[in-house]
Amino acid sequence: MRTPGTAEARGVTQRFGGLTAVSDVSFSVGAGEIHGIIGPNGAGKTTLLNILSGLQRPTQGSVVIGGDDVTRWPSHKLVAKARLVRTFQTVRLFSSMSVHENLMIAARIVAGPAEARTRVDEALDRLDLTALAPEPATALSYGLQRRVELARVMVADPAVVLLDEPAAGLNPQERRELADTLHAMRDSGVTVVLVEHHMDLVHAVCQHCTVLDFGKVISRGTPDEVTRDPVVLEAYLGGKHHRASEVDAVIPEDLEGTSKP
Ligand SMILES: Nc1ncnc2c1ncn2[C@@H]1O[C@H](COP(=O)(O)OP(=O)(O)OP(=O)(O)O)[C@@H](O)[C@H]1O
Repeated sequence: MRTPGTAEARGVTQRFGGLTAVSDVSFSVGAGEIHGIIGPNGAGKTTLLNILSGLQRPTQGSVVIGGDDVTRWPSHKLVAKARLVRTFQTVRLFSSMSVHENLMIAARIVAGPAEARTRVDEALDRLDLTALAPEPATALSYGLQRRVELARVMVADPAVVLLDEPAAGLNPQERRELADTLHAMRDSGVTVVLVEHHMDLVHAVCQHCTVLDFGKVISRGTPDEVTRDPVVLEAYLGGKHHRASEVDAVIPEDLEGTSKP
């Protein structure tokens, strides 16, 4: 049955030689929900997004978007037919183009010239970028470039958006603005799968989370539930294998100092 905007991983496994980066991961995101994928460095989050967005074929398991099994669909078909769009950990804007041109390139993939212009103008307006439309995109501050990326996502009129660490490099004020933008996306019916280390953002926007460690699902629930789960705390705080530097980025303030070694 077709169910627009839903996103599901069913028993997804990804092996790279002897390494199992993602191990039998299943989760399901309802239409118009923001679902967090969290976990320590190397847990398999980006690999999972690569599989969901058609960049990587899983060794086992399937991906179902809007009720369609899209496991073998190439990325361009996912964009055109499932209306699934993603961003990457690093900002990927065309450096020789203006903000407006960057958005037009994305809009023209899915719309004719007139409709593309309308969509670009709407996205610029929604993200408060209209005044910056003629500016060279990569001359903007990092936070604004991230916002241009989100505008570029919106011009595709997506049903499902996959975001890989959109708050990386943003200051607290910019993260609050990002939370507002994600709320607006959700309110317009867009489904979001959010890979993120910044737990303030996860707490602000996600209804549910799936927590990965060493490729496996170790916890699921609301942001409050998973950050209180002893198994999750052990994965972040007790692990000898994870970098100490990531602990500050991920542990919410109310847990800081409780059991940090
Ligand atoms: N193409 C690849 N070939 C071999 N190993 C890979 C490949 N891609 C990822 N890995 C390994 O798979 C594991 C999961 O990596 P992945 O990037 O998905 O983790 P992550 O949770 O996104 O980490 P981070 O939070 O640091 O971005 C890591 O051990 C990584 O080294």
